[in-house]
Amino acid sequence: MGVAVLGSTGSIGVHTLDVLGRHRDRYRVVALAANSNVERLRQQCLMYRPRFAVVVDAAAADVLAQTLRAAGSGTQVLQGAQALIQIAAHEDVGIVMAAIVGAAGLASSLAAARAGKRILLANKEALVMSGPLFMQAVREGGATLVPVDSEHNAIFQCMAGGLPGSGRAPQGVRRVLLTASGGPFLRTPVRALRTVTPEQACAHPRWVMGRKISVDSATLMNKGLELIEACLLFDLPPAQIEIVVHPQSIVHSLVEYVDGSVLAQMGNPDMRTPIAHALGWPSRLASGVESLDILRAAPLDFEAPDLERFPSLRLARAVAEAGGTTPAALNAANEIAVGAFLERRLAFMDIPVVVETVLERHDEAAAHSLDDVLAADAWARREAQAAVIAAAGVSA
Ligand SMILES: NC(=O)C1=CN([C@@H]2O[C@H](COP(=O)(O)OP(=O)(O)OC[C@H]3O[C@@H](n4cnc5c(N)ncnc54)[C@H](OP(=O)(O)O)[C@@H]3O)[C@@H](O)[C@H]2O)C=CC1
Ligand SMILES: CC(=O)[C@@H](O)[C@H](O)COP(=O)(O)O
Ligand SMILES: [Mn+2]
Repeated sequence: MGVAVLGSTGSIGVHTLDVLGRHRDRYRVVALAANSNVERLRQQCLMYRPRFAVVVDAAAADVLAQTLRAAGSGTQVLQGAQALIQIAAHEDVGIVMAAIVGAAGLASSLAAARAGKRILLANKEALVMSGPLFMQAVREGGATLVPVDSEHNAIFQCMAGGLPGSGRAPQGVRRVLLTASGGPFLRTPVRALRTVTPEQACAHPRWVMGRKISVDSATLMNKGLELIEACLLFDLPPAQIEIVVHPQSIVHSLVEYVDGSVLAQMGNPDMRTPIAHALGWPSRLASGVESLDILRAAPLDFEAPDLERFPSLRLARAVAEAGGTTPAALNAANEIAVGAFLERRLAFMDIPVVVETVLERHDEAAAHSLDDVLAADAWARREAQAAVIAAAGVSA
């Protein structure tokens, strides 16, 4: 089966190639795609010999094409965001790993859905912003949507085969318990959060991930996005999903049924497990992940999240209830605020302040089409930029 890895140079992309490299008899890497990391893409092309490599950045694409030619590689280099869409729908591609970070992954993820591919979805922002429209594209395109996000993959495993978007939701679910590690600042005194740096925020205690999702984990906005993601994937109202802090990240989520049974999926915190599961489902594939040493992992702790410390959770739950274009506004405002924090233009504590400011100004509206979503996204980005400048002025 032919695989396209969109976002191959990122954390999920690298883990995906590690799993694919263990199963060269079953999977052929047809395409790799990234934004601008030429050196890593060059190495990946030489190792996996894809037919195509897509680079969004024009200058980077030229450099990659030259270096690959010089190395005698037969990989064809394509350039631009449109090429991502082309590859996601290409006839040689059966499986698309959607692992571009943020709204930049929306168009290609949707293209894969419309073309009826098997989509391994890591790019939660694309689903959050386009919501029911994305799920409609999956249904109408006849795509198979398998969650890669560790919690959603866990829930999927505990729901015994009710594929997202298939209309075959499992019967008898009472609630879902979505686990959160609590991130690097779970026990940091609140007054010390004012001065935390991007390096501290990106030092996740359990997972090594890209910078954007690492900051989201630190604010717990990651869990807020995941709440919305779970509602969409499993067709559940927000009230049926509870967030539980579990600092060890061994239990990746739980599903409780009406008879009182609670099923959990557990394992070492290593993304190769959900990636291998999503790739092979319904078969199981070896992933290279070590056996869980349950005695060393114990004790496993669970606690309620502190909504004062992590206001993002309260914001995201309200947005999940509102629906329409509000999740697109939330996601866009958060992307701008996190970017500003990573560039040291915004204090950590002001990330949710910027998001809340934008949400307060947002007029809730139905999302009838992708244009409605993209308009809300563009509007929220402008508002968030203004709110970042205002917040920086206040703290200066
Ligand atoms: N990392 C993890 O463990 C998990 C991640 N996820 C989700 O998976 C997605 C990827 O996360 P992660 O791998 O950590 O992120 P990284 O930042 O590590 O990687 C992002 C990837 O996206 C590419 N990219 C960035 N911008 C663009 C663009 N405009 N056009 C095309 N490609 C682009 C990057 O290319 P380049 O390197 O050239 O910049 C890179 O390949 C996110 O949505 C995240 O929320 C979900 C669960 C766990
Ligand atoms: C690995 C993964 O799926 C991440 O989304 C992870 O959940 C981050 O951890 P927390 O957001 O729980 O801190
Ligand atoms: Mn997750």
